[in-house]
Amino acid sequence: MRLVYATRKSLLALAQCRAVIARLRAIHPHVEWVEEQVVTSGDKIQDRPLADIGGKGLFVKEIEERLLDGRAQIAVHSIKDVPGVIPEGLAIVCVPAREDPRDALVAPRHASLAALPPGATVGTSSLRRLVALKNARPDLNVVPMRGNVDTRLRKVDAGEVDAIVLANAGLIRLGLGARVTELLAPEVSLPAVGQGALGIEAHEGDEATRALLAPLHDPVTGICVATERGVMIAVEGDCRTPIAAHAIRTAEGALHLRAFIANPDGTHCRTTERTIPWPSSESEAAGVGRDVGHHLLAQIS
Ligand SMILES: NCc1[nH]cc(CCC(=O)O)c1CC(=O)O
Repeated sequence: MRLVYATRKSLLALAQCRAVIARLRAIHPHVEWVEEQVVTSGDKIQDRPLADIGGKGLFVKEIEERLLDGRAQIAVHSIKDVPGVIPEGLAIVCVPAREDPRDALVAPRHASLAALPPGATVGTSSLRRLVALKNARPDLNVVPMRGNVDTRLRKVDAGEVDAIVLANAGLIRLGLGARVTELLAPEVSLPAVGQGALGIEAHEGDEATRALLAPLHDPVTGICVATERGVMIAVEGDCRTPIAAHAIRTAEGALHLRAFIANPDGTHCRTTERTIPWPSSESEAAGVGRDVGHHLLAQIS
């Protein structure tokens, strides 16, 4: 059996999909795993904010085309980059155990967020991170910065900005965990929907592929990610609306969800928390998330 996996070419995309494929290869040594690298429009257009060019879906569009026309059978995504609505016929069929979901401050010449000098510049194009930074430190000068993780690290090292904020999960997967200056608590910067988790996309009805992937699925992460994505779907996943959601399974076995939205310029924001019995399915979890998302939307508009 031959199975083609489509991936973006960024260092992070390659590192994370190859780590997944290495696990699959160990479980299924008889399968021939073939890598197909794809340049997405999100990768091609680097000079404009994502919200202006069509949103994060641009990182998955060309990959999904390969799944749909059969040139590839699976794709490993950062679930954070996958829009709420997935093309007809495709599905996220496997969600492996989550890496640390927190945001990380990388400030090579400073000790912490609190220790940045007044008016320090922080590079991020994420509205969610901008609102979190401004809440913690209204004096900071937040400047737009896109680009892959490695590009952004080069810019902060070169002194273009004093600090950047990245997902800790991406740094860990790149072997760059030592670059973190400070991990930001969810109370300071609530993680993006799905941050730190991967999602493997395939044809919904491709039972053979689903069976191959099943050993990697982590049901707890699956429920948490479904809940968070429910919040995003309720808020329409408009990338001009800063949104964050983070779900965990508590020590008592309950689902705890914290969610946040702001208006597009970040001047009004709302956070809410809910603890409920552990959902019995991902669709039930998604319903909980949508409910919280609608509730937040009603408060902000
Ligand atoms: N938007 C790009 C992106 N998509 C996923 C990750 C990190 C890995 C993850 O969240 O799983 C990143 C980089 C970042 O936010 O620093």
